[in-house]
Amino acid sequence: MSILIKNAYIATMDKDGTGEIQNGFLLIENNLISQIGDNSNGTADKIAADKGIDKIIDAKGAILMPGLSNTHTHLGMTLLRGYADDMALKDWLEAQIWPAEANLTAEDVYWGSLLGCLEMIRSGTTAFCDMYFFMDETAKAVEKAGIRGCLSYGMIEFGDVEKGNKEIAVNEKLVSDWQGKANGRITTMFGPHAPNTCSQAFIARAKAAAEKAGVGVQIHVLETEAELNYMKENFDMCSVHHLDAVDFWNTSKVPVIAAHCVWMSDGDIRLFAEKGVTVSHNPISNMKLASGIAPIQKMLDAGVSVTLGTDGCASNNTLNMFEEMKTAALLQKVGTMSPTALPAKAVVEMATINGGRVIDKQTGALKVGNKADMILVDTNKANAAPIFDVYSHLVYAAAGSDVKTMIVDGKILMEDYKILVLDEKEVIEKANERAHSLAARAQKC
Ligand SMILES: CSC[C@H]1O[C@@H](n2cnc3c(O)ncnc32)[C@H](O)[C@@H]1O
Ligand SMILES: [Zn+2]
Repeated sequence: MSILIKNAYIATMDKDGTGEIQNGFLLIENNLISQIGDNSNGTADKIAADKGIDKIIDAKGAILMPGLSNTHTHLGMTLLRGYADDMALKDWLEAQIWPAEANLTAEDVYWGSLLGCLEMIRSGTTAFCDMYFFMDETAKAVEKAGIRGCLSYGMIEFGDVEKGNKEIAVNEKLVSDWQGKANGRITTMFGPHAPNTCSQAFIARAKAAAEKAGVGVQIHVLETEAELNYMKENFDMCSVHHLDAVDFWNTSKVPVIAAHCVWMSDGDIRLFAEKGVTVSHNPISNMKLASGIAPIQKMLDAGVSVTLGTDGCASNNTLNMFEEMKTAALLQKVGTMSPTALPAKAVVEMATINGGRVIDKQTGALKVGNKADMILVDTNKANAAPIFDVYSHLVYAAAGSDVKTMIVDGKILMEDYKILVLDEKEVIEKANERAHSLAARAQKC
């Protein structure tokens, strides 16, 4: 299958190569980008005349860019959108979310995950990194929806060795069943939940299991001041140093993603930069749960690779990365009281190249040899006139609903706003049904 996109304004996000192309073309052959360049001399039409192209997309009036990568989600939790709002993390988890999750079934997670995939396709996210329960169901949803997912089983052991053994076995099975499936769109990681819900020994075991399997690991870390205080009281050090003592942050063998990182000290930031840890910044969830403001500009200045995530739908309450980009930029400015903090282009890099490469090294930028994961953002819209700077537009003015076309792994998932891979009505109906049934089982209503 070959797809030729022509007449697009291309934001390649390729840090080492081409930046933006005013009137560009891009050729996809099978699942890879095979050519990209300037189209002002009609190169695209010459290619079309020379080669038998299966599909030509005229992208006049649209921005062609890499798909967005959401590096921290709990996709099955999409069913719990709006289930419990306006609470602090500990109370929210213990009084509302965990009791509801105790009633989750595989079918709930399947439809919740499909709903999440649908929302991500509609708002420009081509890849995500997940941690949750019943992950076979999320994998099936990803397989069906056509997007890219890096899946981990969320493990909580609270120091119980027996429970820990079972948790590791479940995550190992996920890795052996799904790693590389769906033509490599599905990859896996290990997901120890957090330093205050898992023992140091268990987290070290999870890391060793990840290294043995050759897959990455992701964890929540320093999300709240309560976590920082708990770690100091119990271990006399913060979560970052507590895990450094077992070499958890060593990324020489596999990638490590740390979600949230709100309460990081300057020393923690230096350590993450030295070790090559990838941070997933979740500004909306951090604001909604009043967890705090992560020192993102400091992390970038120190050379940390920072990416963007939404967190689950119960603490956001969407999976919309355009909202996340705008919030990230605004929050850093108000947090540092500096309007130059986190400029627009840096935010788009976080959501594309930085996030993409931790999920799959061949994604995140539009360049020859990379996998064909990309979106077209419609600029024939009132909120898109005028555009002086493409990154300013994408971060401050564009909306998720401006995404008109999505291609993942060389396959068109949405074209001109029409979803081609899922029955949208069915997914919404089933997810609503499962959500209300779950709430009834959890005696919410
Ligand atoms: C063990 S699977 C994931 C687990 O994490 C819970 N969760 C959702 N959002 C957050 C968050 O912001 N911080 C910590 N834990 C979170 C989710 O409900 C699952 O129980
Ligand atoms: Zn989370």
